[in-house]
Amino acid sequence: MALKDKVAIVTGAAHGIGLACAERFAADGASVVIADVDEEAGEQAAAAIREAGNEARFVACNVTERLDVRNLVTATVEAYGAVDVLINNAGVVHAADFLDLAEEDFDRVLGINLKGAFLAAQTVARQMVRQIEEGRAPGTIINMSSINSVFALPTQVPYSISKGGVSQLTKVIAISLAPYGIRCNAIGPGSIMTDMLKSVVNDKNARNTILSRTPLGRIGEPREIAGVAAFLASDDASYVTGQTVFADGGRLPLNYMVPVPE
Ligand SMILES: NC(=O)C1=CN([C@@H]2O[C@H](COP(=O)(O)OP(=O)(O)OC[C@H]3O[C@@H](n4cnc5c(N)ncnc54)[C@H](O)[C@@H]3O)[C@@H](O)[C@H]2O)C=CC1
Ligand SMILES: C[C@H](O)[C@@H]1OC(=O)[C@H](O)[C@@H]1O
Repeated sequence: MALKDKVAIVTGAAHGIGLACAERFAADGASVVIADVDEEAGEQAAAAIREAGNEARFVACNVTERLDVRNLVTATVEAYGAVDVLINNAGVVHAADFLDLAEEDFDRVLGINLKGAFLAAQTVARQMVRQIEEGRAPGTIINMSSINSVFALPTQVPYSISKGGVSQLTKVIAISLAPYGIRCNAIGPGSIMTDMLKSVVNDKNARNTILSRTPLGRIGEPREIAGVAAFLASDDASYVTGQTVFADGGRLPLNYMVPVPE
């Protein structure tokens, strides 16, 4: 199996895209640590993966808390001996017009989506460097960006900013860690059917607006993002670093529209 003997941490993996990544990585042979603030769902997710005959465990972790992140890495190494892959997936969205946006909402979204990704990447990278010095192969970091890293949504101001930052964070990490052979890439999903999407796309008009800009004509599934993550974590991506790989159905800029059948 492609990820046999690998150890992967997936943040925000109690639900949605992160859960799909955890399930896929475990099915591909990795030992997976599910890190999330939702302890009940996280434990359930890890148990379900184990019941399917694969290896997973849950560690409670708020990615905005450096001590939580340090504990996450320590617990992973104690359980499985190393960290080979980090998927920085934890994230939240907030919808408000620019003029109405509250400072605390700006700070909360940037704290989770961008600073949380930084804290986890830095902590894991320090562990990866130690592992390389001990003779283990270099690991890889995968950040969850978004189409909103390039297509700014005026109703999702901190979200759009945070994802633009995640793509830039990916580039600076890739350059910084290239001397160690550690690769860092991002995935830029389009609209993917998860609780997050449902929280902001809650009527037919909103859904049709998305579909009008999506040539493939449908909203994506979490497993379709997990497949991109599996590629980026594999040796097939050995010469790929610093990239944001978009998986968005061919998403078009705001001023392009495709007909949506009634
Ligand atoms: N659903 C979509 O259409 C798209 C999602 N994304 C990104 O994919 C990632 C996952 O999104 P979804 O699965 O849709 O969301 P989701 O809301 O279904 O799952 C997000 C998970 O992150 C966890 N989480 C939230 N704050 C956390 C924190 N401080 N520390 C640790 N875990 C935390 C939540 O408990 C939840 O399990 C996010 O980074 C999101 O921005 C990107 C593009 C499209
Ligand atoms: C919640 C967002 O609107 C969702 O997440 C993204 O990054 C895409 O823009 C989706 O629409």
